[in-house]
Amino acid sequence: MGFGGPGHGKLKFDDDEAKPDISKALLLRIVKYFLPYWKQTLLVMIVLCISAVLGLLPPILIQHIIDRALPDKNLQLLVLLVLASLGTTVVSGLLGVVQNYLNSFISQNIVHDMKNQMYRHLQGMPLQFFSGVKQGEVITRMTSDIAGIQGVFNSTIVNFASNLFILTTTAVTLFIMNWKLALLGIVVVPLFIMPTRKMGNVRWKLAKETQEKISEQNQIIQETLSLSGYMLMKLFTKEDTELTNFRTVNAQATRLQIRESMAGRWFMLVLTTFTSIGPMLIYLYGGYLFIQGELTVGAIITFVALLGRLYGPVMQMTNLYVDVNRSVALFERIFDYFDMDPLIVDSPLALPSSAEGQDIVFENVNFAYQPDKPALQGISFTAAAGSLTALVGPSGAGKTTITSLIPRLYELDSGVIRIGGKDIREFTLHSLRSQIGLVTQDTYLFNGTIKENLLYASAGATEAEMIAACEAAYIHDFIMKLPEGYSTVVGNRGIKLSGGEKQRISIARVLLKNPPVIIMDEATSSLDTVSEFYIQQAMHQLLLGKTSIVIAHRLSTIMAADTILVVQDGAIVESGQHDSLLADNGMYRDLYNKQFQEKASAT
Ligand SMILES: Nc1ncnc2c1ncn2[C@@H]1O[C@H](COP(=O)(O)OP(=O)(O)OP(=O)(O)O)[C@@H](O)[C@H]1O
Repeated sequence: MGFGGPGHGKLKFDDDEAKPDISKALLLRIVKYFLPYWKQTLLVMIVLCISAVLGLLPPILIQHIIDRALPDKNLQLLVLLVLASLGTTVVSGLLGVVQNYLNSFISQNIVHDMKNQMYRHLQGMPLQFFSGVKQGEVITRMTSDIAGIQGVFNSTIVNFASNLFILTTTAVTLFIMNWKLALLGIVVVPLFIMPTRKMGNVRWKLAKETQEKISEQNQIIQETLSLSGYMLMKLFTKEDTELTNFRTVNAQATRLQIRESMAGRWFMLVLTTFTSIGPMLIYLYGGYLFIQGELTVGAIITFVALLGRLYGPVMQMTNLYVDVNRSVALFERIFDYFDMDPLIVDSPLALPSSAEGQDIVFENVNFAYQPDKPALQGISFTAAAGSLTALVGPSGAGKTTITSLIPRLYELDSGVIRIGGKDIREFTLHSLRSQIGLVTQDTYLFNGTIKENLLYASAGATEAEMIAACEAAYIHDFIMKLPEGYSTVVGNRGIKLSGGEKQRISIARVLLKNPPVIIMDEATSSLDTVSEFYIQQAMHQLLLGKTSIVIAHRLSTIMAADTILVVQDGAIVESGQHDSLLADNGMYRDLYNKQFQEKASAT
């Protein structure tokens, strides 16, 4: 199965209204997760079986109290029977504890295994996946969906086994005691099986609708109360719209939840009446048999008590298919993710290779994010080893796309990219990416200290190396002025730092990594002269002696470039050096006049 991605119709969360097809293959796949814990599962089954048998004892002991100990006025027997009843209860309780432990052990371990598998799998997903997937969906999948799996074991499997054992042991006992009475008690069972099934269907539908509303609600929260979403909402003064949205969805969710909890209350009333018909019949016919001298009082009481043990599991088991459907749907949602191919993986022939001092060559590269909408067409150029190649062009021309293809964040459709004559697909992904330093416009810093952010690039770097990198990136002095220096926490995504500072930290981070290839997207935001100066100095240090490809937004960069590539509509339309391109009177000249000249006067 291929990577479907959103829009390819592979993911099913939106139409999971439909009940899953429970195929043999799917069940086998689910069972696989339980296999490592088969011993514990077997133990749970044994415990459940013993508990079911033990549960029969108290009603039977009561029969003996009523029919033997009391009429015989036998105090010793009475005490013995009461103690036995007490003992059974205590042992049942202890078994319950053991079973609880085993349940948690099995279900939590399965959740643990699945989370690890999912995390590993998601790490391997291509960038397309993350840009296409709805906000918060990955987290939902990782947390609530997988966490739901533990409920599957507890509520579905254990419940089913427990009910089955209770049902069979009770039914057998009833038939042994008196088959005619047993038949009478069982005759009413279909009366409540049918409506229970119907009700189960209604509840299943309501539960689905509620679940959808709640995830819609979560999505609004995640989109509007995340850092960037919040800023968007504030800047576009959309608070009222979002509040109305939220209130509407919240009200719908509340209504559904109330309906869900009320569904079946009336029905339960009818059901209770039906379930009390059984005991009535037993009292009637059992009473008749008592009058005839064929049955004891104790037997009648025991019979009615056991009948309760029979009806409970029957009702629960008629709803079982709802639980099974829900559980299988949960597994399916998770498997949908597992089934997406990571797409970009090491080819079998890939070897760790060096990019040090090598040319980067694009040969007739074509690429499209979406079929039939080419983003790059016939891109060919050489970024000579140790040289600076500047990409310029209007917004949306394809500059970022070109740079994304080098570390294989996306896979090209045709053509080839070579480093040192070698197709980049022959590099292992690890060796390829570890030799490329990427400085993006939107610098990503995680919420930790400056030091932690810097060392993310090379965990083994010494304090002196870190400081040297920061000095080269012209950020050391700034960091030292902060109250906590390198231990300053940068805030969510580095919000506490200015754009220029963030980019310099990100330059320091790449300097620390010291890769032979640098890809940089210069910040477009205009900086004050001082920051501008620092950034330029930092860049100069960064690019020194490296093979660099820079999406240029500054005059100084294009002036310093060995080659300028002018990109338009996904193609390279001009290339050369500043002076000759300017003399050509073409696209570059236009662009220069529009984009760079005013900045030249500003700086
Ligand atoms: N993840 C994506 N999925 C689909 N289309 C995309 C994606 N990223 C970019 N595009 C499209 O590909 C084209 C090239 O985009 P790209 O980001 O490479 O342009 P750019 O020259 O870097 O622009 P800018 O200077 O504004 O960053 C654009 O039309 C853009 O809409």
